[in-house]
Amino acid sequence: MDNVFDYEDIQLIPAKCIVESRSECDTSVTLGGHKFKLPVVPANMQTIIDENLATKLAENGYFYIMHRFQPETRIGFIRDMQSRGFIASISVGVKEDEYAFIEELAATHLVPEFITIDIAHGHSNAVIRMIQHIKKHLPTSFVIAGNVGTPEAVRELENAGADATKVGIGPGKVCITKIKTGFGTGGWQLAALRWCAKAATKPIIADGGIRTHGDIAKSVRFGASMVMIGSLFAGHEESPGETIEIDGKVVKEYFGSASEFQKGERKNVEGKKMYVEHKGRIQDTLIEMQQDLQSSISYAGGTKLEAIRNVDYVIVKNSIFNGDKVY
Ligand SMILES: NC(=O)C1=CN([C@@H]2O[C@H](COP(=O)(O)OP(=O)(O)OC[C@H]3O[C@@H](n4cnc5c(N)ncnc54)[C@H](OP(=O)(O)O)[C@@H]3O)[C@@H](O)[C@H]2O)C=CC1
Ligand SMILES: Nc1nc2c(ncn2[C@@H]2O[C@H](COP(=O)(O)O)[C@@H](O)[C@H]2O)c(=O)[nH]1
Repeated sequence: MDNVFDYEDIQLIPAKCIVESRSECDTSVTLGGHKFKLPVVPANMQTIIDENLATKLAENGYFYIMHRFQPETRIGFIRDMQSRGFIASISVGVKEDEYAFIEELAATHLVPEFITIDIAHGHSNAVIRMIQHIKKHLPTSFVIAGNVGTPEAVRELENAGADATKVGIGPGKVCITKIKTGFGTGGWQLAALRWCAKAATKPIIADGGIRTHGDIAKSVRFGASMVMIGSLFAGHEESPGETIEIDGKVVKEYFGSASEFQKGERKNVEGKKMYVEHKGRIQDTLIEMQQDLQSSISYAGGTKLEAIRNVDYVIVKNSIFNGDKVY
């Protein structure tokens, strides 16, 4: 790896505008044969998404991935979503029970449109075996596999049958993997995305480290088809995390999927909990994200997301915020 950089080190270079209004710019994306309003998906974490929010997102044309931490609810969830004409998009792990779960889905002809294999170290035989198991029993489900951080991993998971890979080991806001293990893409997630995207022949989902809406455009520039976001979606009215008051301020909890709060025990903990300011309705954030991305497309000199992929960029090491706070 030669050029190592992260989101805050990059500025995209504007090209001549070809629209009269930013509203002409189209932020939609197609994944797995389905069209979504934004190339953005809330993280499949217990304090970020639940059944209610998943339904709301699906109803309004956004992609969602339900988390895997209440495994017994998944069959009812798939039935419910599909009976309402929505896509069913669920997560699985790689432990023994998950094999039986996939077989049960196949036996009952319950076929989720999207299945995400969600483990910390996705470049593993455990994930390869699970991809093959899903493809054997549910060949029409679109399989997203991760997380990974190298081109070798992307190639191996794609070769095993994954329809998309998810890139990001340790850049998350509530992640402590980088501190506890010394490994990951934390601090160079954007460069890792570019490295992986060069090897990929199928879509990549960039996962973790998004701190501003501009980072979505940067992810698209460096090869992401979709961006998974936790912290920016935490703290909304609809977010499942607990709401409390600290020093007169209303805040909501956001904890890592590998934190003791998720696991219920202090074993192999690689995540922490934080409180984020209450942010109001998620729909307002999604609209603002869309407007900002429309603006990004206009600066890229196009009318569609693809225009962003071709823009030039500069590396401005640690200086784009001029010492300012992000917001
Ligand atoms: N994107 C990221 O950077 C990270 C995300 N996470 C999130 O935390 C959650 C829990 O992840 P995870 O612990 O994988 O899930 P699980 O607890 O379901 O573990 C999955 C399986 O993989 C094994 N495993 C986990 N980590 C490793 C490793 N480093 N090397 C070898 N085997 C391993 C586990 O065994 P055993 O526990 O006995 O080792 C278990 O058998 C997920 O939602 C994941 O997305 C966690 C860390 C990093
Ligand atoms: N290392 C850990 N990573 C985690 C954990 N729980 C979730 N995650 C990852 O973070 C992103 C969200 O990142 P954000 O910067 O947008 O907040 C999420 O999608 C997971 O990949 C964890 O406990 N440890």
